[in-house]
Amino acid sequence: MASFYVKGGVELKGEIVPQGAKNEALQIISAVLLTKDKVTITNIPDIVDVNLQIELMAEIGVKVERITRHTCTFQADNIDPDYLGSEAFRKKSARLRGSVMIAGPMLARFGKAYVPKPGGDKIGRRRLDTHIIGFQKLGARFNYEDTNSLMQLTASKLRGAYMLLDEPSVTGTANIVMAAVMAEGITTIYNAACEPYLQQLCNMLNRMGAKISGIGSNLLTIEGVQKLSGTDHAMLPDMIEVGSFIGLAAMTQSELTIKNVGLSCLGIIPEKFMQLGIQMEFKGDDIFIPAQEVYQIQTFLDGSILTVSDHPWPGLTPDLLSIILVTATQAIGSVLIHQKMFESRLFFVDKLVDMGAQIILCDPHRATVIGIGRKYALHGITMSSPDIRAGVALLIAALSADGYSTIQNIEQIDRGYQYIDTRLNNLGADIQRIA
Ligand SMILES: CC(=O)N[C@H]1[C@@H](OP(=O)(O)OP(=O)(O)OC[C@H]2O[C@@H](n3ccc(=O)[nH]c3=O)[C@H](O)[C@@H]2O)O[C@H](CO)[C@@H](O)[C@@H]1O
Ligand SMILES: C=C(OP(=O)(O)O)C(=O)O
Repeated sequence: MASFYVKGGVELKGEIVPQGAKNEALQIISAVLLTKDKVTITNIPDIVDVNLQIELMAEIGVKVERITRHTCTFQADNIDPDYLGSEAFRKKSARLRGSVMIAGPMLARFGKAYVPKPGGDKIGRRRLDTHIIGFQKLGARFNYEDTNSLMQLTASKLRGAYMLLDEPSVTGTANIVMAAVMAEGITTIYNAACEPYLQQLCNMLNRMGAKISGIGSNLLTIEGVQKLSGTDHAMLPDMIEVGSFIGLAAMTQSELTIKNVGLSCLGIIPEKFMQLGIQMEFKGDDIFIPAQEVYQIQTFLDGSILTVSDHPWPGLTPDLLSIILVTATQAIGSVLIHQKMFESRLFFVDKLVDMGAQIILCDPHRATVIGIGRKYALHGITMSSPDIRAGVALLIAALSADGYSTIQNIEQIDRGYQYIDTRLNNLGADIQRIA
């Protein structure tokens, strides 16, 4: 297990460019399985989860050419569908969530798919019902092999259907869309997830020859086509990284410019940080955050305590709540953080409490942060990173704290943040990676 040894209380300064989006990359790389033609993908983040997804592609038989760490070509012209039933596929799939999105394209193209239990953050129950019910609505048969926890799907032909999703699952919608693009007839998906990464996926599929309309809404209509061809695709900037850097700037009282943020695709994210009192200026596609000694959490119009909660897009992504929570610890004022989607994502607050933060964990879904400005600084401790976002929240806390901190299990952070120590050290941080 590797660690970060972090010197706190250092002011950062400069410009930082967000990586390509992790959660978009996992969808887009899965979609290369839908065509025999070459697909070129750029702005790929060089992070553990995405690299594992690329390795999975190669193992299934996709010809992968890694032109640079951020540009890759894929050609799925000689695929082994049975590889998905293998022990090797099962093991690697269990290391990331994105592996679940291999099923939709495999079902579309080869009429069979195995869905092993995917990995990803251990942040509560993460059911796959939406995926499986969607595939069944398209005509797939489902079988669960208890002995190796493998879900098996087969279909001699997929047929378009109307479906009202139980919940707007992000990976579920991506999976069903990819299964439906070559189904016979029309598929209508209501209550679809519609975040920018899904829009990117649908636009990419349309460039490959799919006929998807309603992109950006929660009602997608897909007219099945016979085949798809190759395309080029560039990933958006990672909106969770953008949010993380806003929180980092505020917590460390640093002046930072976040370059090329893809402002039009950030939705409500900047506004949520502004509600914490963080100032920012939008300069073209950059966000400039001035060094701010104090920031004051707003109240609602009636004077009541602010609540920040997650919601499917265009609401606030749950992936930023840990960052917003840590950022609030150094603000003036109080905020209730309500993590509605995941039940085990707030448990990392005990580490912040150990560092001196004033937080009441009300229940597994809610925490009240009492920001007392910088009256008492956080102090460095040794802690372990439970998941990607909590890991970065702890890193931000450590960077703003008095003294030194050790963050263990940084493999979690590496799953989602590219060269984070090097990039932050370039801004003046003092983070040592200890293997
Ligand atoms: C690889 C990837 O893209 N991962 C993201 C994806 O995961 P993923 O696609 O796995 O997440 P889902 O959208 O399926 O759902 C997340 C959780 O929220 C619950 N839920 C979902 C929708 C809803 O309206 N109500 C509700 O309670 C689900 O039951 C589940 O427990 O989307 C999540 C929600 O944005 C993000 O945290 C993950 O980073
Ligand atoms: C929860 C996340 O990732 P995953 O779905 O890959 O576990 C995340 O990116 O915050």
